[in-house]
Amino acid sequence: MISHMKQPPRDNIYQNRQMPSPFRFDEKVAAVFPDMIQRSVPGYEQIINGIQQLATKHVQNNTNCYDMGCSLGAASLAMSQGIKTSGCEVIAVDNSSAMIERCRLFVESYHHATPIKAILGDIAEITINNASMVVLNFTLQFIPMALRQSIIDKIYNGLNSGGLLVLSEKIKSEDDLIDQRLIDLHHDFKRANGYSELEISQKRNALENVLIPETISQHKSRLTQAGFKHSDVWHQQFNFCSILAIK
Ligand SMILES: Nc1ncnc2c1ncn2[C@@H]1O[C@H](C[S@+](CC[C@H]([NH3+])C(=O)[O-])CC(=O)[O-])[C@@H](O)[C@H]1O
Ligand SMILES: O=C(O)C(=O)Cc1ccccc1
Repeated sequence: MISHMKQPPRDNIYQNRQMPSPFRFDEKVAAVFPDMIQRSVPGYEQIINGIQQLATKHVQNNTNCYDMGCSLGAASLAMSQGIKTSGCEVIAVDNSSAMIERCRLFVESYHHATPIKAILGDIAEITINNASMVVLNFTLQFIPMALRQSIIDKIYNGLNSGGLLVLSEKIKSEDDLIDQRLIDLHHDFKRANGYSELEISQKRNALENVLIPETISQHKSRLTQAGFKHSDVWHQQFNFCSILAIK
């Protein structure tokens, strides 16, 4: 669906040498986001397709679905298009006004049956209730470490029994040598998608201390701590993975 967009504007944010500054989800990033995420995150499209499939199979009548850190709403749209039951609502939350404004336009430009409500807000503050599906698609990695457990706890408490959490993250390997190899493979992926060495290194610096990856076992421990009895990886490519947890 993202790939159906006619000529999404190209991400050339880091093409020219610039003063180092931390990565932010501002208007410049929002304007090129479909191209940026597609060319930067291995497996992004497969994960979005998996979210749609899971919504088709598991979203129950008259329940809520949440897309936390929705950016332009690709996962919201995938859930809405996947849902075959009635009386549901998809709640899409992001704390970047540039993203949320574009999210409203983006989702309304595609056919979808289940309504999507786009909210400007912090995922640490929103209420989750009567949920049959919650998606954190590459968002937890941007949340301060000290807040991560309480967000997962809140999701667990807001899910109905049998409800799903899809948690996608850039990850760190337990093994330093393997970690280095996964990072190399990711950089090869970016190079193959047209990013230059300068773009790769400037973005890497901008993401330092902004995107903080954890290991799969750290994520699984946090899920267990929240109460999830079931969780495992359902998708991984290089250092990008997606975990499915079931209440
Ligand atoms: N505290 C916060 N509260 C709300 N939103 C936040 C917060 N912190 C960061 N964000 C938002 O989380 C999103 C992360 S991008 C998600 C992609 C999307 N899920 C996708 O399926 O296309 C991932 C990436 O770019 O790697 C951004 O839009 C931030 O503004
Ligand atoms: O581009 C990268 O190196 C990433 O790790 C993924 C990413 C994608 C979009 C915004 C921020 C990080």
